[in-house]
Amino acid sequence: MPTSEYDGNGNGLTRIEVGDDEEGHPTVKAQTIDELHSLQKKKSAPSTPKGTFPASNSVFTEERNKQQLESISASLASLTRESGPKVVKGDPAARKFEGSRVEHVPHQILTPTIAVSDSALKFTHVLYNLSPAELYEQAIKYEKGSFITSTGALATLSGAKTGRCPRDKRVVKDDVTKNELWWGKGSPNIEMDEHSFMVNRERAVDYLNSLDKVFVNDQFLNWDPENKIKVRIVSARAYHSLFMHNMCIRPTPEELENFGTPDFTIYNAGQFPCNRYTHYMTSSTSIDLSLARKEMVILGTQYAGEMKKGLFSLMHYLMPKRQILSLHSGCNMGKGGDVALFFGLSGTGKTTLSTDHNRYLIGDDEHCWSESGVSNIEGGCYAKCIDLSRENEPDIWNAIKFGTVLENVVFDEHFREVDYTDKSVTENTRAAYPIEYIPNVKLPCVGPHPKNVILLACDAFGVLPPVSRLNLSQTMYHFISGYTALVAGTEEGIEEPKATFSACFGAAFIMLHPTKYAAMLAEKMQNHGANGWLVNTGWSGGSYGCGNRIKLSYTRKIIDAIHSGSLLDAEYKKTEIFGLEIPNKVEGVPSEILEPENTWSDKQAYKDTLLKLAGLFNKNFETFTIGENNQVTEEILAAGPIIGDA
Ligand SMILES: Nc1ncnc2c1ncn2[C@@H]1O[C@H](COP(=O)(O)OP(=O)(O)OP(=O)(O)O)[C@@H](O)[C@H]1O
Ligand SMILES: O=C([O-])CC(=O)C(=O)O
Ligand SMILES: [Ca+2]
Ligand SMILES: [Mn+2]
Repeated sequence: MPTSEYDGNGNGLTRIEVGDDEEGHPTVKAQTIDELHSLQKKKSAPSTPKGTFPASNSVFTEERNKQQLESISASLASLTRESGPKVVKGDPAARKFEGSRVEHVPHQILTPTIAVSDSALKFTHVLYNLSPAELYEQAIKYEKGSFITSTGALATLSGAKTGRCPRDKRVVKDDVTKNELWWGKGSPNIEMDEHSFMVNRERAVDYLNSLDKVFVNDQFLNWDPENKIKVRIVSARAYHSLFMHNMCIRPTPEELENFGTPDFTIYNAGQFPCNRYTHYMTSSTSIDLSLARKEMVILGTQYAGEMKKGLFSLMHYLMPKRQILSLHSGCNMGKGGDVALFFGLSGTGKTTLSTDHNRYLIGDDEHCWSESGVSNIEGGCYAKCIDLSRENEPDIWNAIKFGTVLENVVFDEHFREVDYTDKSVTENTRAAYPIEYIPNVKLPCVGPHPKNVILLACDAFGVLPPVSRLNLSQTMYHFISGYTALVAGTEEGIEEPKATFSACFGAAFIMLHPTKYAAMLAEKMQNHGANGWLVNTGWSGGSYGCGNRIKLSYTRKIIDAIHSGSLLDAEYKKTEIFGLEIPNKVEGVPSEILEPENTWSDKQAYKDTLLKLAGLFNKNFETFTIGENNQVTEEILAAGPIIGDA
């Protein structure tokens, strides 16, 4: 092609030719813009996993695709109308490339019945296991409040709800579950009947089918290959799909091809409320679990944590049936193979302390302990972001990059730099990232039997020691109690700390009576010689308002001493009332803070606060010792605080 702008005749512009130019510079091989765009994308597997896609026989692929669509159609079927919706794979917006190489409406399922309702005339477009990049585009194009932050994370808003709604979590009570599950006082399982579940299910399915498109994720739970659970998540938002992509275990292309029928399905219609006229409904939110149908329905909340913790509830039912203990705990492993579990309620430090640069991360929140050791249930982590700093939590800081979902954070509108101190949307800001984003992850996320069981409590009363050694009965007592005390509201002046007791450090997720899990934990700890510890990650030097939260660097030193075994060599002294054994020294921690009384200037206030907390512990424990729920041994009872007559 001539270098001159003009053609050989000296007038007019040269025409762009297709193919190589005369100097061998390649030019575009397209006749139209659409065609050009169609060249941009190479064909790939309709899934996200890493690794190479096996060359498969196209007839088989066609057949598998058909089966996959039939399965999705069955998932989305109304149970009262025609057999299932017409589903097609792919973004409806991609239709505009008609005639080009871009695949549009590649496969579809047509319901064979005669359409008797308008909903049967419509296609449901399914965006199946999209990649993070595709989900980013969907979120940014279609979901208000979705932005790319300066480090590449996807900032999203979860809507009106920025935390879970435990009072709206219902479980179908039927002939089986009425005997199997924990019901009544203290139980998280609020009952509903099967019919009401079906009403909500139909509402969710109709809502989802009324949309232009839905997202479907097929993924796994549990890294233990023998106890892997296949889950399908049907949702309306790219935010939800990317969140679950990060949080559940991502299938390989081969695993996805052979996925088959899921063991459990979530219908997340969170933008749509439940119907207040439906029996049992007490608000416009309902998160409903049917163990018989192996389904969960979400109406009236877009907070993605409901899906994560809904599946965790399911595991708290399924695993104990197989003699496997499910745990609300973080888990990591030292270079020498020593495993530690970190139990604790929300905000006590499971994610922060299990993410330890000197140890391998197995998981930050949900685990199983079976005969063969521990396994993570999830494929990702869910970290609190409030006041996050690079200095204190470098590995979590660095994990907030492309692919990570950042919920409800505030950022600079131009540079998109996140201000982690900003609580304008909520204090519960969160980052959800795939576990491989932590550099020293243990893959696969399994490990041997734990050596240390660390119970975390954020004691805003400031009376529990920063660390104490527990015997087995004390470990059980504190496990069943599940204590923490966070500060209720941090904005308006100083507020009283509020004690929270949540059995097994996760009453919101357990399905059976707490003593069932406690008995399993005791047996496992005894069989494998695990040591119990209570670590206060909360206040020191006074209650909230007076004292300060224990420095994270001190807590890390305490945890280091537990891991290394050096803390076992310290001298111990028993405290009054709680009878906790506290060490005289921990390397790197000022010895005077190890005994809380030392750090309080007002000794009487310390004593009063200690007695007050002991009273709250005792009162809470009555739930487990009185009436038909009395399944606690004398030994465990005696391991609680003893308030003398003085
Ligand atoms: N001494 C301390 N030990 C642990 N965490 C601390 C300490 N001081 C402050 N923190 C902060 O407390 C928070 C602990 O939150 P983390 O995400 O670890 O909670 P979690 O137990 O994983 O809860 P959830 O189950 O809700 O995810 C973090 O924001 C951390 O920075
Ligand atoms: O579920 C959530 O929203 C966060 C979490 O991990 C918990 O509360 O334990
Ligand atoms: Ca966490
Ligand atoms: Mn949690």
